[in-house]
Amino acid sequence: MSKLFRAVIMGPPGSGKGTISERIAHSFGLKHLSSGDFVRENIAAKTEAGVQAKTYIKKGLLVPDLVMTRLLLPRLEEMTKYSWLLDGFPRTLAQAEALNSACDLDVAINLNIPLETLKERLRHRWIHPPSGRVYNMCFNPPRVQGIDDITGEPLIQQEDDRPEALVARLRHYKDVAKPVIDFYKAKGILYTFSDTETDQIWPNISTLLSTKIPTIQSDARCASTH
Ligand SMILES: Nc1ncnc2c1ncn2[C@@H]1O[C@H](COP(=O)(O)OP(=O)(O)OP(=O)(O)O)[C@@H](O)[C@H]1O
Ligand SMILES: Nc1nc2c(ncn2[C@@H]2O[C@H](COP(=O)(O)OP(=O)(O)O)[C@@H](O)[C@H]2O)c(=O)[nH]1
Repeated sequence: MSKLFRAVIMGPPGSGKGTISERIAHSFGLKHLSSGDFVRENIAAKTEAGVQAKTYIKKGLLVPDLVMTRLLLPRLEEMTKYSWLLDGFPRTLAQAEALNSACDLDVAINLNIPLETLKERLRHRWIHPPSGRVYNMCFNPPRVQGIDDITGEPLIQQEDDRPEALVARLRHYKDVAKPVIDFYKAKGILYTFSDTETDQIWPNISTLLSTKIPTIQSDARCASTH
């Protein structure tokens, strides 16, 4: 059976997971799977998991592990033919263990960004909720201020991106992410990138993935000819 590339990207809110995932998907032709997008799709489609998830999100809480894995793992099963990068999942050790039972990962990317940088970025983050598109008024502004480039619809700022909510979110992130980071470290697949700028981190991630992905895809080509 051909070997496909499987990676996860982790980091606190505002660390650049979405931004870097888009670059990886674009440069390496992987599918970018965002847990936040899956949650929003399920809420819009009013699936059972979506209805449950909504009650937590409305309160600004994480979706419980069982609801989250029920929502996400079937989507991964639809992706067995593709190489993918998963963004926003796992966030807890229970999620990491559930993912580990479903598939073998090649790489776990961990973004380590200083707190002051995160606060500054999220202060300027604007999103288009229906699509999940993300802007930053300094780093990647929309063409027209406050308006989504593609649909022309208004952009919003999320309540929990405000500085007061952020400190608590970051503290919570650290507590739940630590065991996940240790889990991937023990497996020997953890790669941590530390900097204040995505543009500084990106070449290092790109170099790492160039060493991993061609090998895997050429194995896949060999396998598929037999
Ligand atoms: N792996 C997960 N476990 C639990 N809840 C999740 C998970 N992924 C997404 N969610 C829920 O969906 C919401 C939206 O997720 P999304 O990743 O888009 O945004 P976010 O929490 O603002 O993340 P970030 O600020 O890191 O981009 C989250 O706030 C959370 O309630
Ligand atoms: N100033 C600045 N903003 C960035 C940089 N990288 C990403 N951003 C912005 O910071 C915010 C958070 O990035 P995002 O990719 O949404 O992070 P995520 O929460 O980890 O998915 C967004 O508004 C991005 O446009 C960077 O290097 N510098």
